[in-house]
Amino acid sequence: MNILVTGGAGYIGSHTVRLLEKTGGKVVVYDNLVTGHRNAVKSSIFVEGDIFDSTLLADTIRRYDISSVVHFAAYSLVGVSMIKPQDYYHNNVVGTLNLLDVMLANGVNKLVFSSTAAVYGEPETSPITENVLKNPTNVYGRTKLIMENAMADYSRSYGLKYIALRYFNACGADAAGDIGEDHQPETHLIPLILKACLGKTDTLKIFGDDYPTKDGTCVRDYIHVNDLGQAHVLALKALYNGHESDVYNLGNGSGFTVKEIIEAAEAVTGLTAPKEIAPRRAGDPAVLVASSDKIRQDLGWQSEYTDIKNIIDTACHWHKKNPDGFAG
Ligand SMILES: O=c1ccn([C@@H]2O[C@H](COP(=O)(O)OP(=O)(O)O[C@H]3O[C@H](CO)[C@H](O)[C@H](O)[C@H]3O)[C@@H](O)[C@H]2O)c(=O)[nH]1
Repeated sequence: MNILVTGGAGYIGSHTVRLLEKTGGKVVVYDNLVTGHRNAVKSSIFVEGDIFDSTLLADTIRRYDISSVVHFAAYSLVGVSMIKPQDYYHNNVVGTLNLLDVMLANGVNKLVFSSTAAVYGEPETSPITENVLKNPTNVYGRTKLIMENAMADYSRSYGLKYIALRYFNACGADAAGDIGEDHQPETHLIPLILKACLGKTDTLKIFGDDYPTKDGTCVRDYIHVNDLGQAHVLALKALYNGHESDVYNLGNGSGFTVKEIIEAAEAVTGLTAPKEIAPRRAGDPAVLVASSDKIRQDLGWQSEYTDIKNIIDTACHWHKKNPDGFAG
């Protein structure tokens, strides 16, 4: 397996790269470092490049005899996608179509694709299974759903074999504590709570307490980043073994409100986060909880981290060891 990992210097990408390396495959990280970190890539071959650079992409595929791609490179912030839709359509749709063109022109037809729970919008059933109606409430989710549909069409017409993984809320960090979540600016809940507890940011804003949930705050399904990463390893192996194109949810199957996550993080740290109730954030669905039965049954995936405090503890370990993230 010679694997090209776009976005391999990012949060989920760098954790997955580490797990892919353990399989013995050759891993080539391709990242433009706009949001990724060079020092999140420890031992793989690294190519600084953009998914719009067809020449460099093609050269990299040929030079390293690449036979599959794991495609993380994308914008992924729900809130920002509502304010800057052009960036999201351009990067996530046009950029991915470009990558597919270069792959197919160079005989690479295996792809693991980062999709999202945001493709569902506000489903009526919970936990969410893959086959329910997809009606995204935000631009980010729409860009990913467009690409899922395009890949299904490419699969029928051009022999593309892909597995799309619909992530719920990725969190935590590798136990080694040398890679973790470091977004600039940070917008994700768990790192923001930890930063607030550790006095690295201002007051934490709870976006809305009038949702139809048990305490009025949004419910999400939090999954450890290494459990997500392991699903990519399994998906890739399945494609090499002739698995047909498919789509899988990835979550733990338990929902936690924003307030419950804050309480759990405060218990883990023994500290209190300064917090206040703020207006709802545009594009946020009230409840997103996954059924991951399909990937368990088809690919034998299982999550190692099921306790939310354990998950938060791994994130806390990273934040304490690296108070300034990768810049430190
Ligand atoms: O300062 C904050 C930040 C977040 N939240 C709330 O905490 C929850 C989690 O928010 P995140 O920004 O951490 O994560 P999202 O659920 O918005 O998004 C995550 O899950 C999505 C799928 O639902 C996408 O995959 C996306 O890329 C990924 O970051 C949401 O209810 C949000 O409103 C706050 O209250 N305050």
